[in-house]
Amino acid sequence: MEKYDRSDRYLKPLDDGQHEIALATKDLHVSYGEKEAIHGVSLDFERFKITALIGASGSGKSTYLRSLNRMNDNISGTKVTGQIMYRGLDVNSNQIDVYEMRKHIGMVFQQPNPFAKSIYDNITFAPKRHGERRKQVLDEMVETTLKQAGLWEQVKDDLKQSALALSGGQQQRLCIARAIAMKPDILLLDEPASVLDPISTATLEDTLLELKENYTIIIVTHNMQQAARVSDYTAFFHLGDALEYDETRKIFTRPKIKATEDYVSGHFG
Ligand SMILES: Nc1ncnc2c1ncn2[C@@H]1O[C@H](COP(=O)(O)OP(=O)(O)OP(=O)(O)O)[C@@H](O)[C@H]1O
Repeated sequence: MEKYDRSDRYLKPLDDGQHEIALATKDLHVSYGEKEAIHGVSLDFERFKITALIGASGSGKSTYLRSLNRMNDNISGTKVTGQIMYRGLDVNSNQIDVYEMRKHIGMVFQQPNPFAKSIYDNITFAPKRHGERRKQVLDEMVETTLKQAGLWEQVKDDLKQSALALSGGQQQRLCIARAIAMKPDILLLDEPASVLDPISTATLEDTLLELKENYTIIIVTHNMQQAARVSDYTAFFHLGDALEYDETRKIFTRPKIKATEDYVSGHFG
């Protein structure tokens, strides 16, 4: 692998006079025990845009993404320092109610993980736990979220069937519907298409492009074509640093840093 210097970075700051910033990290460091995996990453995420996090395996994309809604709290020995600013609050502060925060910053994982319950119950589970009991509201929520996730037409006649009977692609769209049932502002997706076939992947990408009308989306992907197709901005991660961050078309056509160019043109990773 080529040598690189940590000073060799190009992180385009978003001017918050022109761009509404939904989420931002400032000097974010993440360590697992003694080992630091993220070395001070500062990025702004624009509202109602899709930002892709790309980079070779082990570069820290998932670690960074998981920090954004404190999923790393579940991994013992993990230490996160720096700020994660959301609506003037620091998500990383110990004053934050993590359970409440995750209603605003939702997550969809690499492996579809529906509950062993019906399609209907998967979507209504969290809203019911938060006190929503009105059948009409829950019914409407199921229909709206399944439509937004591009699954309604396929399942509307049998919402009581087990989610586990769905295909992998359908399960992943159900997980998106479940995540958006809580009406988050921000949706974090960790390689959501990695277990899907090309047709399911294309459908998922269409879904993401529709969802960005209402949601700010941050997606980790290994698939360069996918990043180029769906994202507005791209951050290139390398050995625990975000080395380059810019509009996606610039990252893919005129990257400023050689490591980015090598990665997006397939020279390594
Ligand atoms: N739970 C963990 N405990 C210890 N080290 C970890 C843990 N998770 C990740 N790491 C380490 O942190 C670094 C970054 O890993 P991470 O999974 O964030 O990278 P990534 O870019 O998402 O990789 P991939 O594309 O393979 O998922 C790696 O060196 C990895 O070994």
